[in-house]
Amino acid sequence: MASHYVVRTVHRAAAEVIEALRQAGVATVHEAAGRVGLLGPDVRARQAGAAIGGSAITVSCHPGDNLMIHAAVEVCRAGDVLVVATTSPSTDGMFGDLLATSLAARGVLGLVIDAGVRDIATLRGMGFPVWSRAVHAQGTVKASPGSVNVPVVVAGHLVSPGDIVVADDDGVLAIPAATGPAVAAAAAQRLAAETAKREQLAGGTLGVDLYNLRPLLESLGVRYVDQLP
Ligand SMILES: O=C([O-])CC(=O)C(=O)O
Ligand SMILES: [Mg+2]
Repeated sequence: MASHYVVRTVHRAAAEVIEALRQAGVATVHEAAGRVGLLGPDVRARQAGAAIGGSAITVSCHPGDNLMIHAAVEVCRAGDVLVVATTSPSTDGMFGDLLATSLAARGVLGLVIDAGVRDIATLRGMGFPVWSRAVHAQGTVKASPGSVNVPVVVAGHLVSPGDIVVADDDGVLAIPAATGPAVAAAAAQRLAAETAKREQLAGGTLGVDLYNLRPLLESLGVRYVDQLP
């Protein structure tokens, strides 16, 4: 029989590093990290305007079975993000407002799930943000073993317990906790550079001039004409 575990100890990143990455946002952190860490676009925000950063508590569930989500709640702490995968593809609604209420009571910031959620109106109303592959009312059972705090693959990306998870309207990103300080420093540099660029673009400077793209366009054979020849 396969081994299943609920691992209690998770090495989390420093709160100030996580907060800096949350404020920078998914797109900036993705760039600052070297274009790594993104989950695929099929796991997407189910509300507008939520932006969270936290430590991953990972869950591996049998499809159509949310037993291990219930088991995971106990090992969550304030500032965590629950990250759920299934061992084969599933869009069943394995998470809803009752589980969200339980997680919120422990200070969990949100859910990232490579499966379905339901009770979405209530989830939005209570302000518990979710990023999911589907919204589907399909009910699930509590019958099969799985694991908590083992590495899982979510929307094509490997997420390990304690990874820094940043999620907003652009999607979800997870990077190893140890890389957090360096990525936060690179993100701060990027944000400063973008502030300067934003001012120039607002003043009417064109991107082709700001980024010196005219020589590139010419070298690529792009010709400016008044009418098609
Ligand atoms: O109970 C379930 O199976 C999932 C759900 O709808 C909830 O958490 O509210
Ligand atoms: Mg429900």
